[in-house]
Amino acid sequence: MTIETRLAETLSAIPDIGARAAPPRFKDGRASLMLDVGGLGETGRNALEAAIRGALLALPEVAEVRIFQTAERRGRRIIAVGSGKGGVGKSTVSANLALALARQGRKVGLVDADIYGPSQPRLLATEGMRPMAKGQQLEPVMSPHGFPMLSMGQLVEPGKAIAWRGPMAGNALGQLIDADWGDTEILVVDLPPGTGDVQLSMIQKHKPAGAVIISTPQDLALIDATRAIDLFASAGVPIIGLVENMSGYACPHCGETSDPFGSGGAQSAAMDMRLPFLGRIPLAMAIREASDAGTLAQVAAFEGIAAELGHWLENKDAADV
Ligand SMILES: Nc1ncnc2c1ncn2[C@@H]1O[C@H](COP(=O)(O)OP(=O)(O)OP(=O)(O)O)[C@@H](O)[C@H]1O
Repeated sequence: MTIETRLAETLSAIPDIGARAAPPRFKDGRASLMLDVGGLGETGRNALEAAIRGALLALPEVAEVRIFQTAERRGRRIIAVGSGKGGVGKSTVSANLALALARQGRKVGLVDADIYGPSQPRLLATEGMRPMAKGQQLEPVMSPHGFPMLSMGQLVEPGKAIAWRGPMAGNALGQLIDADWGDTEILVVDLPPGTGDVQLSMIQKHKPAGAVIISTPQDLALIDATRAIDLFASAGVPIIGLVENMSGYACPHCGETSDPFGSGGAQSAAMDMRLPFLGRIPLAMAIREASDAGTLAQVAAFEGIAAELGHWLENKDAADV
């Protein structure tokens, strides 16, 4: 058993610790960990910290314990999914990414902020499910995929389009993001396509921890993706990386792979811009059919991108310690 495992086991035996402590790190006799003290008073914080310190110092390898209390910093993290233009598969990727993160064991929720065409209720098979209000707060709807979601589409009468203006859209999004998400750690936010004022004010107001940009391999889509990257950069939001969607088409009949939109364009654009490339997703009939049916197609590519995103989050956690 590694020392890290023993540290984690020792921690888990402490009463009231719940999920408050991140897995400790260990180096040169020093154990360090982040402790979420949100909701605890000073006495509770001190008691918990003393209990952790005592338990870890009882291990012979541990000479020093560093505890970082993180009530403010380790809040829920927003991962924004954006694209320079519509129709590149931003909603499809958001939904599948949320599912893959949930399968990694992360507590994830999804917000559909796409005011122009909210498609998550269909993708996540929650059409017709209206969120309830608990006091001033909305209660997210539980999707059959095992994670909660809320959509702009659920704030209006079904079938009724609404011409959202900037401030209205901003308020509506605020209601979705500030809903009662419980212990959700990661909120994947499917942003409206494009790079206008609505998107900018959403980003500025809700400060995502990072952004994932979706593009198809075409030059024009890539130029639009660059605009989306600039938009996030102007708001100080780090780009987690670029995803190339609809990359290569495997014919279900003859098996031959072709590239209707070209291929590899987003990867080389990412390299040019010194941005991480998170992966490519093939143009696949199964993905479109599963999206229409609300079943989500778990193609391996989504798992790979979620794993990259998981690493990014872990590195960010480590950097915050
Ligand atoms: N990799 C893929 N393979 C096959 N079909 C796909 C793929 N990605 C997306 N699609 C299909 O393309 C269409 C557009 O996708 P989606 O709605 O996710 O795009 P979007 O960027 O969110 O668009 P909008 O901005 O208009 O909401 C959908 O019918 C979806 O099922």
